[in-house]
Amino acid sequence: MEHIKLSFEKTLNFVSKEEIFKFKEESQKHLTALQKGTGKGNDYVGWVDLPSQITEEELNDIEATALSLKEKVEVLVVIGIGGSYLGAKAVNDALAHSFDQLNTGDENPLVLYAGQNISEDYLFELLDILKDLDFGICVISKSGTTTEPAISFRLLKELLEENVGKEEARERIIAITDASKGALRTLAVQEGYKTFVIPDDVGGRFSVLTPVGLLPIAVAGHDIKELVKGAKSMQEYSSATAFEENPALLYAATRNALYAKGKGIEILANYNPKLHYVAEWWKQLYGESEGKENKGIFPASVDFTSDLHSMGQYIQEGQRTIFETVISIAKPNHTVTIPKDKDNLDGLNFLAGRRIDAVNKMAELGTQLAHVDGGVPNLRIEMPQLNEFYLGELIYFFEIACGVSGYILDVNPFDQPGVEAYKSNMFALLEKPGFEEETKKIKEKL
Ligand SMILES: O=P(O)(O)OC[C@H]1O[C@H](O)[C@H](O)[C@@H](O)[C@@H]1O
Repeated sequence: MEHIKLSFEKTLNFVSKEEIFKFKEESQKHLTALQKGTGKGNDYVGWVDLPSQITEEELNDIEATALSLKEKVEVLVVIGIGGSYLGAKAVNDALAHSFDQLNTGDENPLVLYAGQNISEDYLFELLDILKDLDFGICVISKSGTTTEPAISFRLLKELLEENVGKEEARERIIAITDASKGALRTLAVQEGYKTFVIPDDVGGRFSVLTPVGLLPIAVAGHDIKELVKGAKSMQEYSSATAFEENPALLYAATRNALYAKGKGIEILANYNPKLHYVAEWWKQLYGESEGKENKGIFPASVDFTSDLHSMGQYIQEGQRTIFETVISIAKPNHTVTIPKDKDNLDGLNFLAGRRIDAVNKMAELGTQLAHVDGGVPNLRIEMPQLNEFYLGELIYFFEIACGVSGYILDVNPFDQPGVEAYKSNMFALLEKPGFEEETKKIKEKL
């Protein structure tokens, strides 16, 4: 069985193997703490066993719900923010036809997203386009009280009820939320929506392998059983493999060794734009898990080769505080070769007959060598292929490494207290009832 691979050799000009391997015992101890639920934030480690715990019955229920939605709607709007949409968006974008929004012959509903911003123009245009379409809604919020999705849901629910009537709207709305708490649970019970539960011990950014990610992924037509199988394969592999060969432990150890050397920014790079949202998901995972107590590596991302023509200059010659982690896909899913041209004005006939991917791979290798020469350590994650199974492996790899890495940093990787600051300022500024004191104080600052 092939797994995703991690190589850290191109960091060894900057940290020694000993400096990485000094985390061996510690990282193994942290992995055990995650598995046994004995570390910091241990009431939020339900995700560790998710791939092996999720039952065939649960997966069948998600698939059946997806199927009944598919029969009714041409568009499914997933309403959620942060961990309540990034995992689904990451997997759906990675697996979808790049031009899915045009007519590509895909019989599955188009999945759109809302509630991930409060842009009036975005919502206007979404409502405008939906008014003439058969759509359904999957509203997702762990807390059930987040402002952004709640605003979008108000608007879309109203439109749907107007379009198809309250009864039919009820059949087209799925709510995914806490088992008992929060406004969304209350509303779902009141309206009689089909619901799925986000387990108490799984935080939003670790929830892609719950119905939060799985339902929208199934609606888009992807194989959630394969995705879970891949995650399970990585769960088993990372728990059974010695540190020296263990990609998740080595990733956690290497990034902490680099951080100790002043490399405070990690850039996740890809050479396939389908992975753009995998990086967005990864940024929330690592940013919210590690960025606290004035500590943590800042997670950034780039899409190569596009961004080599914009951010490439900085990476090559800017402040030497960065390291890169490149996700490389070994084998593309399609074949395109470069044609011969009789005039050869662009001078590219030497490439005629060769695969586009061969050029992409040399761009990747050339960039890695240039960046290492320029002072940027490089880690490399190789996925054998871009499919459900290896995305499942990648997701679990990043999650488990994140837990271990957070513990090495000695923070609680499973809370996000800092996110509240903007929310309370926003409510104070909007004069929300109950915020009178905060409103008074904030107005003095303006
Ligand atoms: O699922 P929800 O409760 O609506 O939360 C959605 C997101 O917003 C919060 O403010 C947190 O910072 C995120 O960790 C979370 O994923």
